[in-house]
Amino acid sequence: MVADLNVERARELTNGECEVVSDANLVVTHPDIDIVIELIGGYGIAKDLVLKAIANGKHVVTANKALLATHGNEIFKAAQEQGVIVAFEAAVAGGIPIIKALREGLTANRIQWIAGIINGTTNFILSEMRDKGLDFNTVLQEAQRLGYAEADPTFDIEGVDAAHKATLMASIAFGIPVQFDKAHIEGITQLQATDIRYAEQLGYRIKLLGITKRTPHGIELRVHPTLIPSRRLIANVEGAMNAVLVQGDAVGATLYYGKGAGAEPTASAVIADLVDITRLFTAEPGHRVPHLAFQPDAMADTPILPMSEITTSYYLRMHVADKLGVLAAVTRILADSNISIDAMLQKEPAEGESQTDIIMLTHQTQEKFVDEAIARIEALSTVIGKVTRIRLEELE
Ligand SMILES: NC(=O)C1=CN([C@@H]2O[C@H](COP(=O)(O)OP(=O)(O)OC[C@H]3O[C@@H](n4cnc5c(N)ncnc54)[C@H](OP(=O)(O)O)[C@@H]3O)[C@@H](O)[C@H]2O)C=CC1
Ligand SMILES: N[C@@H](CCO)C(=O)O
Repeated sequence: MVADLNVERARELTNGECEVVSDANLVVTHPDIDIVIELIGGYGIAKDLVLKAIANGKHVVTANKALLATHGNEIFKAAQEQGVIVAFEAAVAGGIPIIKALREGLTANRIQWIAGIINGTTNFILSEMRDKGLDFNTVLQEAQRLGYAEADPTFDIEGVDAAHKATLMASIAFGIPVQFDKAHIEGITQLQATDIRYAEQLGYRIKLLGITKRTPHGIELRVHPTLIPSRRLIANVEGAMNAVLVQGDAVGATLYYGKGAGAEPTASAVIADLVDITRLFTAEPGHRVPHLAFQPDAMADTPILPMSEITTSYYLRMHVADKLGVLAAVTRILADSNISIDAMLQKEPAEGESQTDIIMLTHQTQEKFVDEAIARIEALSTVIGKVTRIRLEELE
């Protein structure tokens, strides 16, 4: 049985092979239906339907990362109590079986970190802007036409969709409850073409990465534009393709690459879940792989770290007056904050100009030290406007 608001279109697509209704409640309460597939999206009606399906003893397949990242704890708890499965392979990285890899293939490992290009729309936008010099809005419209973008594309471009996916991966990798509200989220709307060019000159590409990392003090969970060395495989993932790099203590680094958006890659993951549930149907609930890889009573309360406590490297661009002593003043501030410089680029001022850009790459440091240093640099009379800061990951 299929439910769609547009009954005519659904009848055409299903070619008369199954019953089509407009009220999805008929599906989730139907006594002959064992597995409900939710592909509506959002957290309104989709949440009601998923919870109703579970309450009616049905297994659920969903591609809805927004729903699981925000209401996952409630949904997985309800499923656990009912002894049913909620499968969500399509929710992270589209057609790439990353949930299966994290929950099962890498089970022997203590995962150390995950870094992924997990939003096809933004990767498509960044690639087309860099390669074809197209403007942001033109490429976004094309991504919408191709079916990559979410119903609300701000979720894509502001990094929210990637944060939904990173949140789910963090829970599976580190055995923590779903905590989307603690994720740090920055999208690509503030990214400037100048920084993409400078990054290239320094041997880096800028990608929107979803990162989650285990540290001795807690877990980092963040989405933001990130410089990564151009020579890394993941730096060369272009268009709507996704890639997830996972660092495990036993296996080392493994990279998962494939189509992260679009109808058929998503359907590939949905059908895989459907087959999985069918195979597990008769297994005792206690013998199934837990939803978030860890048994509910073995979940950890490891905190998600605030951004001030994360450790990474930085790209800093400052627009300065071309005067004696500017560079010395900036490097002194960085040294005072114990921030060591890894590389630097200073441009000649353009003909007739008295201002120029200084670009610095730092070694790893804590974000709070960089915040302090940036505030002091911006207060210098020779520094014009705000310092642009983009995080940098070597992904070694
Ligand atoms: N697009 C992609 O590449 C991917 C999408 N996803 C996820 O899959 C889900 C669906 O995404 P997508 O297909 O792009 O979204 P769309 O908005 O294109 O499709 C949603 C469908 O649900 C139908 N619908 C809406 N409300 C109801 C309702 N009350 N009862 C029955 N049907 C309803 C809509 O009908 P109508 O058109 O008539 O309004 C539409 O056909 C989302 O959770 C998304 O995040 C996951 C991975 C990849
Ligand atoms: N809007 C999402 C769809 C796949 O989850 C993307 O662009 O990656």
